[in-house]
Amino acid sequence: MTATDLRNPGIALDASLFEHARVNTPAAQRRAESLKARRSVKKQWQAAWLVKAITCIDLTTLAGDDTPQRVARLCAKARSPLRQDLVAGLGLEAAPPRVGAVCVYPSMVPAAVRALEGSGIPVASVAAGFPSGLTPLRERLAEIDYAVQEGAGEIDIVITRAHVLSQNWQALYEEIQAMRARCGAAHMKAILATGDLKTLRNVYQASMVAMMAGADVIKTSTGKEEVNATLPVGLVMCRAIRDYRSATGHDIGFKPAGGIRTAKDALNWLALMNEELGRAWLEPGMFRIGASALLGDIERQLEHFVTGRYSALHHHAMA
Ligand SMILES: O=C[C@H](O)COP(=O)(O)O
Repeated sequence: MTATDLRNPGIALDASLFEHARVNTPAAQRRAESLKARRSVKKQWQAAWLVKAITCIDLTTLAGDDTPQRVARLCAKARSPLRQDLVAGLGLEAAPPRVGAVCVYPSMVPAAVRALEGSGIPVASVAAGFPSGLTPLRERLAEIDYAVQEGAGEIDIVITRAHVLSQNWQALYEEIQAMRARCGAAHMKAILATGDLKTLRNVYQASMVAMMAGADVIKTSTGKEEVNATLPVGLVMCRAIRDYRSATGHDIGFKPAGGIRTAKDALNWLALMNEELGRAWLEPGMFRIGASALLGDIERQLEHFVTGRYSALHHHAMA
């Protein structure tokens, strides 16, 4: 996201906008399957879509053994996500692609800010008790303060899943609103951890509450749940974004994350965005893919497009 992007001011909690919502789960699954079954774009069109996908990646490292050195290497990759020969082969020297953001744990924000200085690439920090959200609210808010003070331009918060499972929308709304206030000028992405929410109806309702509370982006998963980003969940969240837009006039971003590893996955997500929300959601201001390993496969496919040869994945190391 850039400083010029519109922010979501949120609205008062209005349960009438979501409490009667029904989700037809088999229909959502069929729609998601139809995206996967479709013949994907080929040749130069596929290469163009994959370059677009690169610009929407939140290049992520969220591992227990992260170090400032690993984060610095990842940031170098974020600045130059494609090898120079591939950039030249694709004719992109005038405007080489860069990723949407680098996403790290709060204690890695200073290293990422240093490594990305002058690049214009924002640092995104997970916060608020990532991944479970089960530390006391005071500590979760303090974590947001820390990440913002250290220079994170985007904050990926996690919600209390129990508020959704007990349908306590007031508590969920107040928690997210408090987090949004602590983000200040930083964009806030609300991670719903959809794999923990049991039903697509819960996913829809939690999406609506998060947007009402001021989330600039709704995000599927932490990458640590048993089930992470799936297309049926993405479809339901896109429909919620559409409904919120028609109720309020505000456009909210979307970020699938967790388990997105192949170029084909990225193409499916881009197709979903294009068909459900339109061209504006094919830009990094409105759409991100949270992924630690996706870029390697995209680079490999683009290498095949440029040279006619596939290389092993380990030739495209991330950090
Ligand atoms: O927010 C991003 C996710 O944690 C990345 O998950 P991944 O490692 O499965 O790509």
